[in-house]
Amino acid sequence: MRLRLSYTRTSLCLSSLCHALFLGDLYELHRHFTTWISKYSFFKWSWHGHVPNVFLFCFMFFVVSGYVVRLVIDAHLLLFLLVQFHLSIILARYTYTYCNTPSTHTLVAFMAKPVSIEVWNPNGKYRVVSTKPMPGTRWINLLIQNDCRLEICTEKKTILSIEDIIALIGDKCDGVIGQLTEDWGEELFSALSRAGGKAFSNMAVGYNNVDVDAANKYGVAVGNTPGVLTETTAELAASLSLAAARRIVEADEFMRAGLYDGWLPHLFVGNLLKGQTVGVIGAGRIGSAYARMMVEGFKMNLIYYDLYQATRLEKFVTAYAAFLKASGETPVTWKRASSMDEVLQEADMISLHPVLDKTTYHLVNKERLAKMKKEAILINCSRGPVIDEVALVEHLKHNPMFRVGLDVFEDEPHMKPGLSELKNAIVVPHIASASKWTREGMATLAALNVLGKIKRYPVWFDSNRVEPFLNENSQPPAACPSIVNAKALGLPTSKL
Ligand SMILES: NC(=O)C1=CN([C@@H]2O[C@H](COP(=O)(O)OP(=O)(O)OC[C@H]3O[C@@H](n4cnc5c(N)ncnc54)[C@H](O)[C@@H]3O)[C@@H](O)[C@H]2O)C=CC1
Ligand SMILES: O=C(O)C(=O)CO
Repeated sequence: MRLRLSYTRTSLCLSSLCHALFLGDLYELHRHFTTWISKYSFFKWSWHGHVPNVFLFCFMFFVVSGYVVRLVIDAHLLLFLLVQFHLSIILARYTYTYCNTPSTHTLVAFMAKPVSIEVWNPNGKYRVVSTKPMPGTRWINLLIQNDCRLEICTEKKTILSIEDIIALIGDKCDGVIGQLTEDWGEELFSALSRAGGKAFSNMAVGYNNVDVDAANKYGVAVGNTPGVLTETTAELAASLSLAAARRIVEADEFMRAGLYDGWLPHLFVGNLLKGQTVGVIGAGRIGSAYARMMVEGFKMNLIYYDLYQATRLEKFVTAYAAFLKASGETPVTWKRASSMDEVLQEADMISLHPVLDKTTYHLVNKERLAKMKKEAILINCSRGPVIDEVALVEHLKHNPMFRVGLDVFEDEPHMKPGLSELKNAIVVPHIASASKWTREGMATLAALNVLGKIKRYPVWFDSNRVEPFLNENSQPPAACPSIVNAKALGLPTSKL
């Protein structure tokens, strides 16, 4: 009798725990755990954000069946439950990995926690989902004036999980506007495609969070938002450059701590930029804009490295040098480096602006840091993984005169251990594109990418010239501003 009671208690406890896991806050712990574990490629194939849902469903099922079996067997129940536990893991894995069927997805969507939304134009013909509220109202108006029912996720959670987004997509969805923090791959594109959607846009120019091959597989167009953030991002890179060169953050902390007791010849001595060399790695839209600011604003010489020649930038610096010479000033110079190492060795200040892909992952590593000048300044407003952050922390510790300005981090939103304690590092939370005009423009471009695809508009002929879409006083062109996989999908280009 006593034995039977203890079995009953055990199974009760397990089933309650299971329910709590499934329904309550412990579910969140599970989510964090699987997000963390899915970073490791070995687990990626099976341990996915959805697995805990399916797993918990199976677990509950087996625990409940355990009660039934207990009535019959009445012994070794604990052992039985343990076996069930293992079986449920296996079942969950195989259900998701090998039975990647609509019914599993329906189950996943059904079991995901509901996400809160705000609905605009409920009777619109096309259903468009935005995974976040975005700045401004123009993007909302453009969508609802074009017969879209717009659903904006208002969930108080900075980063949505894959199951949250699958739940948002639901059974019918024509297009999604997503964020750079979301992992847009096979699961999400297949869910969108099943819901009838063929349009997705990142609210960002960088799209390293998007698996474009997966989007191609499901025929989904992937939009991004180039051009509108070029100057804003370059300005933040320039701000970090100045802040690092002149030790502004350290000096501000010093003042606030009440430590200033009078002018001193050595107090917060930094670097003069004029006449020094600025190095740009990735001289595309933003890199070139930053280079122009530093050359024209501070009369720095330029050395850059890019896979392609930055002809317009070279012409600009040449013309500016001629102007300075004609005014009796020392002309600035420019050089296109034949290797990245040449930039690292020669420049006093280096700013990183490449895309993040396989070729730029850990572009700046321990060996390359060692090649830089001891008092150099390194700025990163591209993507965190372009720098090996662990190596950077070590380098900063051993080279107190070396300084960095970072807007992005390898494990965003986290910083590698030790970074936040270092005085020679300035860190800001991925705000390089955060000006009102830019963020509203990004929202507009992202919405127009999705709308344009839904309306079967052609793709704009030059994604570097998106100004016509941003003019608030006129109707935007009937085109998708920027679709990165237009060629792969064979989408027509606008002749406008
Ligand atoms: N921190 C922030 O808030 C922001 C970050 N970004 C990041 O900046 C990146 C660049 O944006 P844009 O200038 O608009 O793009 P872009 O495409 O105009 O410029 C990227 C440049 O990187 C070069 N590049 C690619 N691989 C390279 C390599 N292995 N070595 C050297 N150069 C290489 C390309 O040739 C190109 O010129 C985005 O992809 C995004 O990740 C963009 C906006 C805001
Ligand atoms: O557009 C991007 O790539 C961003 O990082 C936005 O800040």
